[in-house]
Amino acid sequence: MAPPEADVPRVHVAVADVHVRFTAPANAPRGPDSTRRWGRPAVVPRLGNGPAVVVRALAGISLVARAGEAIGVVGLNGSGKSTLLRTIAGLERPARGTVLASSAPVLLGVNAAMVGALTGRENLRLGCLAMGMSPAEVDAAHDGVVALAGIGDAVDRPMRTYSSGMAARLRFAIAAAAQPEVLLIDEALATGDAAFRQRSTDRIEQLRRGAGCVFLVSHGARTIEETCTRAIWLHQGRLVLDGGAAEVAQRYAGWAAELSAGDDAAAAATLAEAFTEGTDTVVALDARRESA
Ligand SMILES: Nc1ncnc2c1ncn2[C@@H]1O[C@H](COP(=O)(O)OP(=O)(O)OP(=O)(O)O)[C@@H](O)[C@H]1O
Repeated sequence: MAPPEADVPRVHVAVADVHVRFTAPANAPRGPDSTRRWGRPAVVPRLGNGPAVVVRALAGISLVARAGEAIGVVGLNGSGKSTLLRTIAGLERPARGTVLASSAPVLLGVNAAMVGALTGRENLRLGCLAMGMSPAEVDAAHDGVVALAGIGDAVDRPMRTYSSGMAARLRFAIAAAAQPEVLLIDEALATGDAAFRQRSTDRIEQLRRGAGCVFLVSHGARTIEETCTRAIWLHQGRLVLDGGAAEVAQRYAGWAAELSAGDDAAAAATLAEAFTEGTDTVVALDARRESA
């Protein structure tokens, strides 16, 4: 029997049959051969006006994310993970389908405006203010952000002097400071050392327990298992599997291992089996009731 409605955690994100397409230049060869390929010299592609292909980055994704969930997103390069996060953040416009969010999602690294010439500390203030925190809230959060980033004296150096890992750590700490209802993290934790990974895992857990909802793109099955309550597996813009973090991460890792071992038949069977289990999510939106 379904639990009474009051017991069901609040919906923070609803994604209903979302399709996102990009237009990219077709890979037309340059030089004498290209005139043959496109028939006449006049149609040789120039300055980006040549033939184009449509990339279906997301092809009918549906899911609901509720308060208290940390959702890992796994998939091969180019499977649509970043596009899904950018679409939830409102940065990509779906060709079809709908995305609803309970409040403005914070996509790590985008919402926090970082300026290379300013110090980490100055960027901390700027980033927090850009996410809508008041100056008093920024003051109150300051020490916690510096401690979470854990970049030592570098916090007073210009950000353009940071390594990519140091910048990623500061961005994560700033984004988490706003205690967003919906936090979207795209691989930022991959660059951290073990101590930072532990601190960031704890921070995500804290946000989740405070009724937030976190999406985490990661290629590390272990990171997903340790950090998330649930995971989704994307392949060529489609949702393969949506379930418990450990199960989805392990099945994805098993499939990836079959692929890298060149066992195409086993990989195809694993993918087909996962698809048949995980493609029946239907999200019916009723925005008036804030539920799906
Ligand atoms: N701005 C764009 N213009 C054209 N194609 C794009 C654009 N952004 C993404 N794509 C294409 O959309 C598909 C999905 O890309 P996306 O970045 O979402 O994949 P991903 O799973 O995040 O990959 P990765 O693990 O490498 O970060 C890819 O085929 C990519 O080439």
